Amino acid sequence: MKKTLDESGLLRVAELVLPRLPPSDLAAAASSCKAFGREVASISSRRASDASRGVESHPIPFFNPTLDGQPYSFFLYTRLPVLPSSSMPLSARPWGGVDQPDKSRTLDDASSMSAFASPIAGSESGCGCKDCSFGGELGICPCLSPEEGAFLASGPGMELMLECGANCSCGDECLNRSTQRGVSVKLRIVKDEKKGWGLHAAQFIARGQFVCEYAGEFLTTEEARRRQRTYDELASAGKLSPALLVVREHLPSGKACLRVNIDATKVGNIARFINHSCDGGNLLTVLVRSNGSLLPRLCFFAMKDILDGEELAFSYGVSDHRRGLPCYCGSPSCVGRLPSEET
Ligand SMILES: C[S@@+](CC[C@H](N)C(=O)[O-])C[C@H]1O[C@@H](n2cnc3c(N)ncnc32)[C@H](O)[C@@H]1O
Repeated sequence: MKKTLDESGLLRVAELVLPRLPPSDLAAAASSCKAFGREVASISSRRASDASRGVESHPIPFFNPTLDGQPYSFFLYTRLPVLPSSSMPLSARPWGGVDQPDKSRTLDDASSMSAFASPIAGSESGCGCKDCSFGGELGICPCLSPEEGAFLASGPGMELMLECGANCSCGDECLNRSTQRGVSVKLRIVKDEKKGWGLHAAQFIARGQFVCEYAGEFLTTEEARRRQRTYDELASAGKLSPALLVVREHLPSGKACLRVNIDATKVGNIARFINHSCDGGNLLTVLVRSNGSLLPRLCFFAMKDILDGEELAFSYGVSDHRRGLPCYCGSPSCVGRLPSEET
């Protein structure tokens, strides 16, 4: 017997399917019937209200959508770095549906972080603290270095910090895990006519405070070079805002020893919206190593006091005034071009 869907059945199917669609497919669905149009409008408004899909401690909304009619930017959210093999197709993750936010809209942190969080076999380092919440015998967490908050210099433009990790017996509340609890400051994503989306403070952020991690796909250099070539072509045609970041951890001698490639273009967190400033901006980039994990993570700390409403920025690298896309950072030291990564 042939069955047909009544309107409520059709809407139920739409509620399940539409949150999985990218903006272009949503727009097509919206124009097909009025009921879908209303559902698509609700999904868009929920997506615009929180880029983090409810997984960070505060919602991180998009502002100024009227500039080009796009109320939000579409990407897959991950709180932590992931390996490319664990990235699911964007369409497989619902975003903006009616149900309560949950982690099914993001990558599974636990499985995606194995290379970053697993104890290294045979390594004996790691603290033996059982409870850091009361701050050890002297009232100071024994895991923190005597120069609390000080970063260990690691070469030009890059700082290094050591945190407790998988080899330690302390828990999430440990004071020496400040970058491992996600974004704790209030932020918003604001559209600029020339630079596109940018990340702004939505509260005062004190100098030295942890702001966010740069989460995305952790790539081999070969894969990073392959993607960079494609991104460069799309970016120069104005079709993409790439967010592939390359950082180098230096030996004290100044020679590069480790190249870290993090691509937040399709899978990332809100750090993918941080724009470049030729004067270095207001964020300090720090490579954080957790005790017992193989790979470092890239984290941002406030380089100075940051006021509510101020745009967050850092230097993507060294600019060359002869190449790269136009830079609109507006700083007095602006070179006029964005740094372009030499692959
Ligand atoms: C990591 S993304 C930053 C977020 C991006 N604005 C967006 O809309 O998604 C890097 C891209 O942002 C743009 N961008 C960043 N800083 C800029 C600047 N100072 N001037 C012009 N464009 C900038 C460039 O398109 C660059 O490739």
